[in-house]
Amino acid sequence: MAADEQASHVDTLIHARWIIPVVPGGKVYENCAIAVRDGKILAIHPSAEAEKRYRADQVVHLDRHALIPGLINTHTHAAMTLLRGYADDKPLMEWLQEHIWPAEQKWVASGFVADGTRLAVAEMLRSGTTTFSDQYFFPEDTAQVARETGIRAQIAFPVIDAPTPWSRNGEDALQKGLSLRDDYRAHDRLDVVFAPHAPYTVGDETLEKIAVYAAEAQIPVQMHLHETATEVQRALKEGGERPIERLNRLGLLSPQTLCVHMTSVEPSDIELLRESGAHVAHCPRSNLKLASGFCPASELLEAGINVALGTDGAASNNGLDLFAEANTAALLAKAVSGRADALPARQVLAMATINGARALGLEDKIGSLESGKSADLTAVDLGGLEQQPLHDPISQLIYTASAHNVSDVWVAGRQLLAERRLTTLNETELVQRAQDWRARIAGLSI
Ligand SMILES: CSC[C@H]1O[C@@H](n2cnc3c(O)ncnc32)[C@H](O)[C@@H]1O
Ligand SMILES: [Zn+2]
Repeated sequence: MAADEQASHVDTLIHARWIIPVVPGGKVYENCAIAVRDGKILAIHPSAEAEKRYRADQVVHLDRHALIPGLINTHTHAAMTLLRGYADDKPLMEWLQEHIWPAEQKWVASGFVADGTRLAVAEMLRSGTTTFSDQYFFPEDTAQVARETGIRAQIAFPVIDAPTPWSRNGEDALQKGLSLRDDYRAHDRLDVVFAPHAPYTVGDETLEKIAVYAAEAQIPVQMHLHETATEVQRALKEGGERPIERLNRLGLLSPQTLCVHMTSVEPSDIELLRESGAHVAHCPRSNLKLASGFCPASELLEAGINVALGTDGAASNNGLDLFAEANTAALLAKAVSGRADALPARQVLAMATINGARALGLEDKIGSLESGKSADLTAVDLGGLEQQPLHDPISQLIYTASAHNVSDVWVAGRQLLAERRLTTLNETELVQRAQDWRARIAGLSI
């Protein structure tokens, strides 16, 4: 830039040792800066040049950090943080039917969801997650917490053809959910989508209705699908078709559909996913803990299917840390396929970022560091002893880093984590509330 040219104004200029934009070609910028204006990414330039080009209200120096797109958790039940460790070491159906559903029947109400979601948002921000897609009762409370705290959220309202703590039946859930969708129609950080819970809790009529709404208004749909071999076998025995075949027959498999879990996958299932353009949320830690099975993530990606990452709820994980999820996904793929090159680090980083954005229908807005996209950013400190020596920052992010290395987080240009301190949440209060809930649930007086 010539000396007489005027520097232009930006809100924030962030200098980082590495900037990893997660774009095709896999470029990594070294000693560059990212300029943020009006919540959006303006440009990335070498640091020295950026200093001349921009006059910034705030300048941040991340000398030993990697700056990456904010991580995207494509499937969780945020409020279930309050049931973390409540029922461990059980298989899915025993865990749900004998422990989780009775506890939800007793405790889940508006206050539980607001408190549990606040705790979850704090944990997600402190582990570098800037967007989560949430499926839980009282989604209006989840939305309110996301509004207050500044995180980005996709609120996937739950539809079950039975009474739940939030809805009388499937139709009631649909009406409440659609009305919530209207409330957030113009919101920049929130969108409201369908979450029929699972093939074994939602009937054909309701699924067909959702398929029609979703197709008409291009609304994303997410659903637990093929979570266990038992689910698939039971569906075959009772209805003569695999759950994914049923979704296809009902018109529910499309590029707006996110199939959560997808263990017990056969070649015909892969063909249906590929043909329909549906996405998969891989939740390896929950699948491992509940002994649910393995999603063949590497095989699906090779077939051209978009696979993203989800933690599932903290009651089956038992955390919401996408760095742990990414590490587990990489290692599990190698173990299951017998191939050390299955899910290399770069591919897993894409699963946690751009693939997640694609799976949620938000690729135009988030998932990579490109001009015009929202400034949803995560800074990871790679300067510590456990990270040395550093040959490759992406290898370090997937195989060595953990939530504790996340230092700073921005969503839409607003800093929500600064040097590991939450800017919109009070940690002491969150811990106290969580302890109060544990006492209440354990039957102790508080
Ligand atoms: C309809 S709100 C969400 C509903 O789903 C339950 N849930 C949590 N984890 C899982 C899972 O892995 N598979 C199926 N259902 C799950 C949660 O407890 C709520 O009841
Ligand atoms: Zn789930």
